Amino acid sequence: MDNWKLKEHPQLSRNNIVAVVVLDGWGEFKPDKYNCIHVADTPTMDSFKKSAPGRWRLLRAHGSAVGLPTEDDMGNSEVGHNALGAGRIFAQGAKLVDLALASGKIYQDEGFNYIKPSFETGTLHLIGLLSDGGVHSRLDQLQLLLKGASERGAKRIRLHILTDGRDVLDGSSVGFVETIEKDLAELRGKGVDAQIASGGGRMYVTMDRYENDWDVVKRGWDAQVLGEAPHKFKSAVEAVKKLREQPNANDQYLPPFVIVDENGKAVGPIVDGDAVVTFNFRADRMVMLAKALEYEDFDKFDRVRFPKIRYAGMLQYDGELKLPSHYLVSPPEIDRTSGEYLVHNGVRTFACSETVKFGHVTFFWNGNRSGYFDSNLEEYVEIPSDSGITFNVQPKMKALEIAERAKKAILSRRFHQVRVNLPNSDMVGHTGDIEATVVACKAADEAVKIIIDAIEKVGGIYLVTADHGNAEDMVKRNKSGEPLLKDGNIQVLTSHTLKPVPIAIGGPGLPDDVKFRTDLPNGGLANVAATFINLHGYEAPSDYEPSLIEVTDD
Ligand SMILES: O=C(O)[C@H](O)COP(=O)(O)O
Ligand SMILES: [Mn+2]
Ligand SMILES: [Mn+2]
Repeated sequence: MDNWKLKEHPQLSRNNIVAVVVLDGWGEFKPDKYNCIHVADTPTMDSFKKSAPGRWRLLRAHGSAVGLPTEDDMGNSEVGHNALGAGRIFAQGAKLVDLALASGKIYQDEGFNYIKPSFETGTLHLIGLLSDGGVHSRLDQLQLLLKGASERGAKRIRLHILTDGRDVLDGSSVGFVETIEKDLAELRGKGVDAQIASGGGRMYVTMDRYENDWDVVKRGWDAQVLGEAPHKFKSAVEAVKKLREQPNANDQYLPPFVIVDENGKAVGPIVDGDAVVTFNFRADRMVMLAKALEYEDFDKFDRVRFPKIRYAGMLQYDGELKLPSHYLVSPPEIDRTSGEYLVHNGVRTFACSETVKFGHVTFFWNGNRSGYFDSNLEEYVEIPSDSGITFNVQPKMKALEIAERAKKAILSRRFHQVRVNLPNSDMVGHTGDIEATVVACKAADEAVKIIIDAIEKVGGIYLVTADHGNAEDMVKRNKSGEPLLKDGNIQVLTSHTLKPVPIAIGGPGLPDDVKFRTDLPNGGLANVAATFINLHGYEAPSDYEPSLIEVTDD
């Protein structure tokens, strides 16, 4: 690819300072007591809405608009930020795995053939998130993989489960374990020695991200590889039921456990000669474990034992690090992202968030690629997140710090694009703590205000949007939209939603005649990149989804 030069925009000038703000998990929904954004005091975001339709509108952020298999798939950070940064819609991991399983190609490709020799004398271990959330993994894909691997010679299979409660309702873990236990029993009926070997809640065991807390991965390692955990059970159904009885227990944070035989011996530690597959398709929360499983040199925690295994990811999780080196399904090839175009055209970028969302505005934004395109033109700043807490106890998180850092970058006039992710509405929304989520939304709104005020000072432009819904609806509803009661109680929705997200543009640098076009009613997140490329004074590449704005002459 040698033609990186973007055409100058015929009407919009270059060298503007443009703030691109992503509120994580901030959707649009009717006023309701479970709409935390509505309940919260959010004067800045409310003020944008008054400029509708010309400078405020809604965008699609779920299903096919972000490359997911169906319109029932809620949006998420990976696909949302991929679309925002890449300006096009790519078939995403969930869909690519579906296709590879349906056609059987998954069993013909390099990854599966790499692990297969271990089936002869070793065990096949499958590690991943056990739910039908469709954000990091999917139960039906795991079921197909179990069947397919056993039909192709896996004679001893051990499953290391991570319970969800974050992309699905809390408490649903029990049902998922029961379902998979049935499948394993069927396999045993066919002579395959298959069982669950270990488990734990995804947020406490294994699925940390962006190296926020390696202890999370270590707890998983101890259970999965070493066969050691503070809790030992004879069956996984019993494990999950019993551990959920502990005070304040929930699926996301279940402690690690191992399944033991009648002699108290762990049934499935990972040993030399085994095969391992991490069956999550989504990258961010599997990269750390992938490093521990693959890297000879590793100093993040004491692995005690580093078994010689054949390891494959469901996908390759990091295209720059080529990690893992073996994988069952090729990841989407998200190339020519906006960030890469911007550096080739001399546009200087600053990106910032706190640890738990840092990779969203860097790694995901750049098409699942770590590092800079051009370190002379880009600066990425990570504000350390609190670790070891659930964010409902600290709902303001680092929003203020992120905003202050963005303000400094804007006022320095050293950057053309200042890009941030404000995590609050999403991270606190996932805890299911409604009161804390209201506080979180207010904090995010205050952060937006700080950034907008800085833009005002430098005569710049702002573009404020979100990656998917979350905090705008915190209750499970029936088809007619009423809260769905269970045993007389509401069921708190910890997951994302299918709702659209707002986008607002403005600032003193935005000419009065720039408005949202009216001919893109189905516009989605993938239309945003062309929009900010215009705000930087360039035409977007011709194959990008069209820009949302036009320069009117009235
Ligand atoms: O990983 C998570 O925290 C959730 O599964 C999805 O949230 P995110 O897509 O906003 O990161
Ligand atoms: Mn998100
Ligand atoms: Mn989220």
